[in-house]
Amino acid sequence: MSKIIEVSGLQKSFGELRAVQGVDFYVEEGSLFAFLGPNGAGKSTTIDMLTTQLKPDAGEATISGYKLGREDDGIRSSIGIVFQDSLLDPLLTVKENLFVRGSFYNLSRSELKAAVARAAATADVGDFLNRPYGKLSGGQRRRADIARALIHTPKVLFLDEPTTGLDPQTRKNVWTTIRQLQKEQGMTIFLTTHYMEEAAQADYIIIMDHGKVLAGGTPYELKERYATDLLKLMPHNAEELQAYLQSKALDYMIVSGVYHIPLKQTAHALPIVEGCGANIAGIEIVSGTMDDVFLNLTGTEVRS
Ligand SMILES: Nc1ncnc2c1ncn2[C@@H]1O[C@H](COP(=O)(O)OP(=O)(O)OP(=O)(O)O)[C@@H](O)[C@H]1O
Repeated sequence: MSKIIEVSGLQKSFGELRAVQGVDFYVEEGSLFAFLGPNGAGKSTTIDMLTTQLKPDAGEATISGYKLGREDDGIRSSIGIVFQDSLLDPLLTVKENLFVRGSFYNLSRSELKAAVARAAATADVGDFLNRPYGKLSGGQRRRADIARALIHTPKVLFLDEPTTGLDPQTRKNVWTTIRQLQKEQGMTIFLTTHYMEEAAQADYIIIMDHGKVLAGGTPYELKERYATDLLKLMPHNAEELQAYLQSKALDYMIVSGVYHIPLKQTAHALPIVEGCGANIAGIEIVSGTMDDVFLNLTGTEVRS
């Protein structure tokens, strides 16, 4: 796969505050890439720079083959952006808003109509196309925002916290639309989110804090590196189990008679279980989660 975004040494300060302190990463074409970090980590500032809205102090980036700072028009033509705060007019209908947006792109009347119809179908806004944007529910607004960003069929779609503030069912629906854009249209999706269960579905995750990249990897790699699985054993004979664990120099905690043994890798449970043999009355393996990864790296719980 080719790299559709490449970023090196990107920096931005606001006065004394070093919001982004030399960030390096790349995004593979067609992937779903998630940016995670606590509030104020520098995620939006990074997105604002990559989408040409904010000038970096230093560093370089190439997006869809265009150099940031030198070929910004090219970048703008190949990206779509869904902002945290909508840009649509609350008094206009969704359709009118899409036509207004589409008129920025020098399209003929028939091309414009086709572009609006395609974006509306992709973002699934057909049911409320003729309703004023200001009268829509939170989830419908998000879909309309996504439709707006799709009018010029971008190669990369940036979404800054696309599902924040939505109820769980609506979040799921919006998320499904985002996944379809990636899977069915091959669009590269670059998003920030505070929801771990969403990040866990990304192809690649970067975790950022205090303007720096703390870690990057697939959800599986991050969990292997920064979260521990837990083997829970209920013995028939506690003394025997304790003696066995001590003989193997294994750490454990006893919680209500159940032995909790942290595992670096899930597979490490196998020899322990085998070694305990018939002494096992009950067994459970609890996998490390993205929440554990986030907590271990940033020292804070993610904001929900
Ligand atoms: N225009 C600005 N002027 C001054 N400070 C700013 C500006 N934009 C961002 N900051 C500061 O830069 C830091 C990084 O902010 P940024 O919005 O990039 O974080 P974030 O990771 O997107 O946070 P959130 O999850 O809350 O959106 C914060 O301390 C923020 O207050």
